Amino acid sequence: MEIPPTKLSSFDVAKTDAGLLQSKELYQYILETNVYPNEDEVLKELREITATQPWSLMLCAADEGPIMSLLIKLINAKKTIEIGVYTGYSLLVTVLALPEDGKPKNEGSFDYAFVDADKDNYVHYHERLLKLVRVGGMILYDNTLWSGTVAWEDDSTLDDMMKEIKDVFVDLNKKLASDSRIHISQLPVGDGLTMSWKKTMETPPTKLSVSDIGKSDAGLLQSKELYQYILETNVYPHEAEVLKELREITATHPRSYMLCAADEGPIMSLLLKLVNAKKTIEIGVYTGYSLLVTALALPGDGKIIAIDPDRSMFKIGLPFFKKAGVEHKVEFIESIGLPVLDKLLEDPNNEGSFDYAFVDADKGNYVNYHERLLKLVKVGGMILYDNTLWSGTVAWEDDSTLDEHMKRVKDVFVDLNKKLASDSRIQVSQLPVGDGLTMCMRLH
Ligand SMILES: C[S@@+](CC[C@H](N)C(=O)[O-])C[C@H]1O[C@@H](n2cnc3c(N)ncnc32)[C@H](O)[C@@H]1O
Repeated sequence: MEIPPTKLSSFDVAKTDAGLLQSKELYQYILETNVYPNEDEVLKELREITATQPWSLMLCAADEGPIMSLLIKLINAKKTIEIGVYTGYSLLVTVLALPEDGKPKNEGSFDYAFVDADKDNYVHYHERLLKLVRVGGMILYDNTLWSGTVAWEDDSTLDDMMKEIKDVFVDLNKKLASDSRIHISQLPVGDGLTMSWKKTMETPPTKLSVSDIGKSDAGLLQSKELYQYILETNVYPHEAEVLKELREITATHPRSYMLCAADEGPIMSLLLKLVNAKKTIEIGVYTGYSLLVTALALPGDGKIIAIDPDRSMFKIGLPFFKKAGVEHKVEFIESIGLPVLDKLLEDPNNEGSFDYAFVDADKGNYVNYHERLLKLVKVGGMILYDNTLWSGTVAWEDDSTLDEHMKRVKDVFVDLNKKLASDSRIQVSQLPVGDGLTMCMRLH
């Protein structure tokens, strides 16, 4: 008979069927809709062979593959480092994403590093990698949410090794969050993936205030404590003061559920900078939180065409754009989205001229926006769709508890997610941040 463990060890806690998410169905949905269909055959074979090994729990989670591959391509990485190879799944992801002439050289010139090794040395790797990686390069750390235990107050059920490593990550996450040499985005993919991007100049981080805490639920994650942990460690300390003010004012509005989730801000801002975006489109503005994230990330001569049929809501946000000195970057068009995109497409100069688009509007039209945006965005440019995991309901078999609207929109996203995953014109990475954010890079 199997004797249940008295203490939780890595074998018990790591790699649950649900990853860091609210249910194993949601995690499987992401894997089956987005990860496995686009996984290279050799990666699949390596994953399956590794799964038969006794230490297979060390295997990098498959849902980390698409975001790593996308990043490597976005920064045109050629020279990379990996610490912690095991059977080589993440290394093979990297090799497959690198161009033919990508190979290692010396200090200051690496584009990308991935660390998935001895956890207590991450902090030492960080110092050295910051020297080896170029400004604008990326350093990724794996397992940084340590099965979600980093957010546990009571860790008496963990064995000593789990506890020790939990403390290592709690400490590391704090250090990374307050390291002014990097921008970070902490993603709840796999066992927690922290992406840090080396900055040009040192800027002091803004202060964390406890009263900043907005959403009190768990987002798409396994617990509200884990979601709060990510917000408090990684999101709020770097949120610009004007964004914080706009978020707080919007939270008092009766329809504040429409506000873009704060944990989407860092990844959007990071992407905008990685693709050197200047010309962008946003569909669905509301009071302007995601628009302000974009305006702050763009250079001084950056432009955003912002479309929403309801200007009255944007009036709430406008003073914050003025305060931040970024109002000139926004061209607000009071309209529904499709006719504006069609009008833009009448001018051939607009084709392939946009670097980035964010869609957070009428869900039933995402599929129509997609066709138009694929013409407007350049090859290598990004299109982001919000709410694509629709509170996790996309993975529900039984949706009888949903009202008609929720059901209808769930079906819209189930359909859209399938279409995006099999669309050969884009490379997709679906992230369980906010209510689900799908990032698509135009390939040709
Ligand atoms: C979820 S909110 C956007 C939230 C916003 N991105 C933020 O950061 O808070 C959705 C917005 O889409 C707008 N909308 C609804 N139908 C639309 C359409 N057909 N075209 C463009 N915008 C639309 C609504 O007026 C609303 O302001």
